[in-house]
Amino acid sequence: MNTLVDDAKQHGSAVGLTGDRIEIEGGKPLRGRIELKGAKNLVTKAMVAAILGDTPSHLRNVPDISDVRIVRGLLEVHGVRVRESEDGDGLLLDPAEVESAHFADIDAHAGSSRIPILFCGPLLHRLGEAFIPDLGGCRIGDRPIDYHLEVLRNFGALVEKLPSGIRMSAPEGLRGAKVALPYPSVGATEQVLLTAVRADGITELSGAAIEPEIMDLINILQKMGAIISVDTDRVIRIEGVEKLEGYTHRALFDRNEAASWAAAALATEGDIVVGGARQSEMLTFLNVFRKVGGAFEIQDDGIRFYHPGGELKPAIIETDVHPGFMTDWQQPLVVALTKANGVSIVHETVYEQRFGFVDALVDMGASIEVHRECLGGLRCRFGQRNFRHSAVISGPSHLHGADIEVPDLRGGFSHLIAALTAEGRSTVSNVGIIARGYEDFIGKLRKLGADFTLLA
Ligand SMILES: CC(=O)N[C@H]1[C@@H](OP(=O)(O)OP(=O)(O)OC[C@H]2O[C@@H](n3ccc(=O)[nH]c3=O)[C@H](O)[C@@H]2O)O[C@H](CO)[C@@H](O)[C@@H]1O
Ligand SMILES: C=C(OP(=O)(O)O)C(=O)O
Repeated sequence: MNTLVDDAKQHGSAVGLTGDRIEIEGGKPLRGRIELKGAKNLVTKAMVAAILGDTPSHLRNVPDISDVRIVRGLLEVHGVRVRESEDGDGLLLDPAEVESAHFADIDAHAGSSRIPILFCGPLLHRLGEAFIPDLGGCRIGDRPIDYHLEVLRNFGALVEKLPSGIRMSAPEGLRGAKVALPYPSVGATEQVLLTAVRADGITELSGAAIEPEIMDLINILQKMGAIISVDTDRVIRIEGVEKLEGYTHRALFDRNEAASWAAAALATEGDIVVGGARQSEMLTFLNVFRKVGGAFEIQDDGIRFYHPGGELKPAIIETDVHPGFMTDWQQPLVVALTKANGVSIVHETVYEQRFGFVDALVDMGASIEVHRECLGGLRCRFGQRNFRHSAVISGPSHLHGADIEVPDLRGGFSHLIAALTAEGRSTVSNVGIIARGYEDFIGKLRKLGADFTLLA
C-alpha cells in the first residue's frame, strides 16, 4: 500500500505541481473571483460511461485534477483513445479499440483512486471479463466494496478475489436484477446504473443514492440511449438496451469545491465569487452557511460567498446522504466553526473516520474534542461502535501558525484554510493530495490574494 507521502507525490506530479509543501502567512482575507469546472465526483464516472458507447463521447467542462488524469490513464490502458477537445474545455473519449486492448499495465494504477471498481459493468458487457486492482481514494474509514460485489453478483457476474485485486467474469452475460442497497451508497448506485443500462431486462434498485452527480450521470446515460426512471423513495428503474451511443455533455459544476471556497471566504473574513456554482444543488449548504453567520448572493453565473461582519454563530450539523449535508463539506466548515462564538457539534454519519484532520487544528489552537457517541440527534451506523465520529468545537479560537500535514483531500483543504486564518506562518505538507480534487488550487489562492510560497 502507498504511504501518504507517495500518494501526495503521485497526485501532485500528475498535474505538474512543483513542490509538495506550502508556507502560508496567515491573516489575509481571501477576496476575488474563481471559476469552477465539472465535479470530480461526476466527471470521473462520466469518463467510465464512455466505454459503454459504440461511438465516441465528448465530455465538456473537465477539470485538470489528478483523479481525472488517473482515470484517463486507466481508460487508455483499456484501449479507450482519449484526447483533449479542440475548445480546450473537454475530452474526446473513443472506445472503438477496447476489445483489442492488452491491459498489461493495470497494476500501475493500483491504489490510485476509487474509480476502477466502476469499470466492472462496462467491461463485463464489452469483454465478458474485468480485473480491478486495489482501490485508492481518501483514507477516511474502511471503505469496503461489499455492496458493489453483491450488486454485480445479482447481475450474474462471477467474482474471484485475488491477492492483487478482483477478477470478474460474466460467461453468460449480465441480466437485470432487483437490487436493494442496505445504505444509499453513491458508488454502489453508480455501479448499478453503469451495469444495468446494457443488462438484459429490467433492473429495479431500491435504497439508491440520489446525489446531484448521480442525476447528472443518469442524464448522460439517457443521452446515450438508456431508459432510466427515478421514482420516489430512492427507487430507480432501468430497462436494459442492446446498444448505446456516445454522448456530448457538459459536466455539472463541482459543488464540493464551491462549498470549500465558501468556507474559506467565511473563515478568512473574505469575499469570494465562485463562478459556475448554482443554488439548487447547494440548498442545504447555503442554509447552514447562513445560519452560522455567512452571507451569499446568488448571481446568474455563480454565487458570491462572504463574511458580512459580526460574530459567527455555532451550529449543530449532521452529515448525511443527499439531500442532507454532504460529508465532503464538513471539514472546511469546521475551520470556520472554530471562529464561532459558542459550542458547535458536527456528527459525521457517512464515514466512520473522517475527523483525522482536526488534530492539526488543535495543534494550531482550536478547541475540538471528538467523541464516540452520536451527538446531534440522529443515531447513526457508527454509534455503538468504537469510532470517534462526533466533533465538539468550542469557539471562538484564535489559531496560530504550525507545521501540519495534509491527511486527505477535504481535510487538506481545511488545513489550507486554517493556515490562511492563523496568526503567523504555517507550513502545510503533502499538498499534492489536494490536487486530486481541486483544479489549480495554487493559482486560485494566488488570485484571491493569499500570501504563500510553494516549497520543494
Ligand atoms: C469519487 C466519489 O464520488 N466519491 C464520493 C462518494 O464516495 P463513495 O461512492 O466511495 O461513497 P459511498 O456513498 O459508497 O459510501 C457511503 C458509505 O457506504 C459505505 N459502503 C459503501 C460501499 C460498499 O460497498 N459498502 C459500504 O459499506 C462506506 O463505507 C460509507 O460508509 O460518495 C461519498 C458520499 O457522498 C463522498 O464523500 C465521496 O466524495
Ligand atoms: C472522499 C472523497 O473522494 P474519494 O471518494 O474519491 O476518495 C472526497 O471527494 O472528499
